[in-house]
Amino acid sequence: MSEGNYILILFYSRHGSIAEMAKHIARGVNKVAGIEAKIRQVPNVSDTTEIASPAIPDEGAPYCTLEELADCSGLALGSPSYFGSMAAPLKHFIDQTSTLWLTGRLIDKPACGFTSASTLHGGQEQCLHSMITPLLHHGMIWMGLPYKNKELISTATGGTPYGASHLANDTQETSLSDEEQKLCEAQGIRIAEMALKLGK
Ligand SMILES: Cc1cc2nc3c(=O)[nH]c(=O)nc-3n(C[C@H](O)[C@H](O)[C@H](O)COP(=O)(O)O)c2cc1C
Repeated sequence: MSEGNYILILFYSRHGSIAEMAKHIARGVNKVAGIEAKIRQVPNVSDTTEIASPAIPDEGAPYCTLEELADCSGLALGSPSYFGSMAAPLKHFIDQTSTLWLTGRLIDKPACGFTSASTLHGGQEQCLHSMITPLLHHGMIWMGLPYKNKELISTATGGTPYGASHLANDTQETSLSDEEQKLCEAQGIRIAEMALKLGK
């Protein structure tokens, strides 16, 4: 592990909930000495092939490059739950990572996921599981959230042992409950500490 270690917090967010979660995870990462958070998003995909996204997003984090993914010490992957799965723009980005798979660049690096959905049982856990599969193919080490985080027991909103989650209720509700904020932060701290232990 070298100077400039970072946890890549990589996400897609259409309405802002996942972007908000990313900030809380980053706060957790940045509480750990010796490593920092790098927040990146993926561009949207189009239902027509003619329209391409601008090289620089109109708002929010910069778009992620493959090099930024290759060089991370750990990965926190965030997506809204779309029909119980990760959103297409994030899957599209992952589907462009074959060169990293061929060279084993992500092997033994820690990874975790975070998600948001508008209904209480709207597929958050399934969505997190949809992230686990490709990251295991990459040889990454999946990290959930242990129940020592008491908010997992008390929450009436988001939070799962598979990763942080947010109950959005409707698309305008991007602000996180206290429990959701704490679990995002705990997840950031945990993956940062694990990345330092693994030294990747
Ligand atoms: C195509 C699509 C599919 C969705 N599917 C679900 C779903 O199955 N269950 C659910 O509770 N919410 C679903 N939602 C709502 C989003 O998961 C929710 O609004 C999420 O908080 C959006 O995150 P964002 O604010 O970061 O874009 C869906 C939204 C869209 C646009």
